[in-house]
Amino acid sequence: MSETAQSDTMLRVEGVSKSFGGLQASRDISMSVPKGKITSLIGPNGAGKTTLFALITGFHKPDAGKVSFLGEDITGMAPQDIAMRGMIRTFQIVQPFAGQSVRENIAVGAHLHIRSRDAALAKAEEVARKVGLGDRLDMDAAALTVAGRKRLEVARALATDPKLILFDEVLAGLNPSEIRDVIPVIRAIRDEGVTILLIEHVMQAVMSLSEHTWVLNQGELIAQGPPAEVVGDPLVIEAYLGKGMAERIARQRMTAGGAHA
Ligand SMILES: Nc1ncnc2c1ncn2[C@@H]1O[C@H](COP(=O)(O)OP(=O)(O)OP(=O)(O)O)[C@@H](O)[C@H]1O
Repeated sequence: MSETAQSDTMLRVEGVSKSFGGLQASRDISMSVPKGKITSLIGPNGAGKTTLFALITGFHKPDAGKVSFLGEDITGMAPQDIAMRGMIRTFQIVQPFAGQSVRENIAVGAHLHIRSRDAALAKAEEVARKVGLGDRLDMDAAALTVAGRKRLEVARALATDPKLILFDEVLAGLNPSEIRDVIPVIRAIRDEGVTILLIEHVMQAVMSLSEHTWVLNQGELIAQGPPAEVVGDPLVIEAYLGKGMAERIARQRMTAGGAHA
């Protein structure tokens, strides 16, 4: 690997495996995330996406393999230590601290680096504006809608001043117009220089946001490449729709093409 290629890589996963009892949730996974880009991780339910996030961010310890962040081996480090280095993840289920305002909830993230309460609250306000929560700062966070809670989760992560954010399904549970509103927020975070790795089931978002996608199925990486190419990969189609589907779809296309000829 050349030095340039090495320094363009923010995150590198090499041969990572993890089992829970008899179930192998991650099997010899190797992947990388380039600096300054949005990369996506897709795969059917139970493929092992969230487990991989947990292995990368220190919430699980790999049975084998190595995770490097900005060239440093972080395998087995605690989540807090990884967050201090600039890598933060979000969670699928957002649990705001009830009885606390949106501002105070976001300030929790800011406290990773900022000790002063006033400075952390000021940082929270700045971040809230970026994610579209600027008008809800004084609201009880527990009263936020699903879409508001998702923005809160993004804001809390952003308030830690990360270099890399791992978004775990930030668009899940949102309606199409809410999704359309959040996509530019994610893009703006990348434009400010934060690298992003996202798990997403909303393919419209995967296609429009990410340049490169990795596909997991049953704990294994089965494909990678530009999203538009990956969705046509027979292995990916079969992972989502079942065995034999790729061939059936191809046959239907040929028949439809023939009918139009
Ligand atoms: N702590 C755990 N203990 C036991 N099994 C687990 C644990 N965490 C995950 N698993 C199992 O590992 C497999 C992968 O789960 P994971 O949540 O990583 O998949 P996923 O791709 O994120 O799924 P989804 O898209 O539904 O969120 C599943 O079979 C799950 O039941």
